[in-house]
Amino acid sequence: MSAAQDWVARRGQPLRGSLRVPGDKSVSHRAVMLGALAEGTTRISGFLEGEDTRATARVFEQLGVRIETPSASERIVHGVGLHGLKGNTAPLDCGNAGTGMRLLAGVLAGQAFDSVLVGDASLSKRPMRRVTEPLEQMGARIGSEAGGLPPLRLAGGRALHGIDYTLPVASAQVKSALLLAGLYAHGDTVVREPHPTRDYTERMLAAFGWPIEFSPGFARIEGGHRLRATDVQVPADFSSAAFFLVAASIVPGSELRLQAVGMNPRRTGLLTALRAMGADITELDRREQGGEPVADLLVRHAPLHGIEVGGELVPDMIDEFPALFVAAACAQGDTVIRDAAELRVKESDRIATMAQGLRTLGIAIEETADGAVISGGRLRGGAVDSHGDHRIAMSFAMAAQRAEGEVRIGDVANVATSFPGFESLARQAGLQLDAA
Ligand SMILES: O=C(O)C1=C[C@@H](OP(=O)(O)O)[C@@H](O)[C@H](O)C1
Ligand SMILES: C=C(OP(=O)(O)O)C(=O)O
Repeated sequence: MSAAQDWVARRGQPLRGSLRVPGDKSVSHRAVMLGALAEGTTRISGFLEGEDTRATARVFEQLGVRIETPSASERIVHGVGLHGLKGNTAPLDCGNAGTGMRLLAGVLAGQAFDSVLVGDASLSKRPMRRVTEPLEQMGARIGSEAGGLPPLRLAGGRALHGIDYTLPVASAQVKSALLLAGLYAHGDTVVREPHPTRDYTERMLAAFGWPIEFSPGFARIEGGHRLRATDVQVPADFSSAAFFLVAASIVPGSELRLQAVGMNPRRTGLLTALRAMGADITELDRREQGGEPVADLLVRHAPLHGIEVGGELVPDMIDEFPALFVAAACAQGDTVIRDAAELRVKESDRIATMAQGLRTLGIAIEETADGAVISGGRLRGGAVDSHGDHRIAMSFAMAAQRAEGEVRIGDVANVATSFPGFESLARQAGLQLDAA
């Protein structure tokens, strides 16, 4: 956990050198979950030592799963099999993690015991009906607070059955919750998506030996099989690399190499967007690691210009919009973002928090219901609030590298949820960033 609650950031050096960001958050959550439900022992390497993924591991320990930590970023999960979890009447704390809570809802809907999922103040405001409603259609019984908010109270001993469900919004978390409940369901569970989203759950289920049929925007599984333990190599998180891709693009003189970044096409939308803006990013040494494409990314400073972003690209860069807002603020002309209303229900309302902070720094930005119009310009110093949202805090640390004054960034402790060690890696790359 980062000790600093606030940062002071200002123009530093050009970003230079070569660095590796921590393991992928989405893959780490899923590796613990499937490892726990598998028969046998799963070794995870490159595990994200973030608060979100550690919370997921702690929940499974509470449910009777033994998890060893032989060294930092390694876990050995002693799987208990699909029906081996033990109920625990204490609340299961998912911390700040929407992914943790929504996927766990799918797993716990199919258990013989009751459970209660809780989260921190931010997670307690995030919508859960998107998972509870389809899970109830499958036969689950789930209580929630008014408005479908956490805590979630899941009744045990329910007989689940498969459904054929078309997601109203593109969400890998909802898709994954239904597929995980589908492991326990009678018959087929089919999930259809309006736009394809990250397919780690599907790929990992296949790697753990569960028969599954999937293609972009579609997945079908049948209940009643077994998961067999397998080792998981977690790639470096593209979403963490994203901050450095933007910072090196906007700071003159930068040339930075990011090592072994996960390049799943459902995650790399920001690369497409930045290149369309004129960014100079080269993929080197593309290879496979643990069944996922990875590459080193070499990014050099380049002048950026505004673009339009919407449609299919949105889910492919859903967590990278705060970083894109910063690139847009430093670009020539307007950047128009649409079809991104989902940003309003993340750890904060990311359209509002980025608009508020960028305005403070002197940027003209117009908010729309599902996006924003950002006019590139000169950034000045000022005090911005990240509203406890890790990605907002890191995005403003990058923006500060182009600001004409000091940027004070409030409420940054949650950076440790997804990016432990961010401060020291950022300083190593050349950023000026201090605890306030
Ligand atoms: O499935 C996942 O691991 C994730 C899916 C996305 O959320 P949604 O499913 O709500 O779009 C993303 O924002 C989140 O950081 C991780
Ligand atoms: C939205 C995010 O995560 P989660 O939904 O798991 O809290 C994120 O990491 O940006």
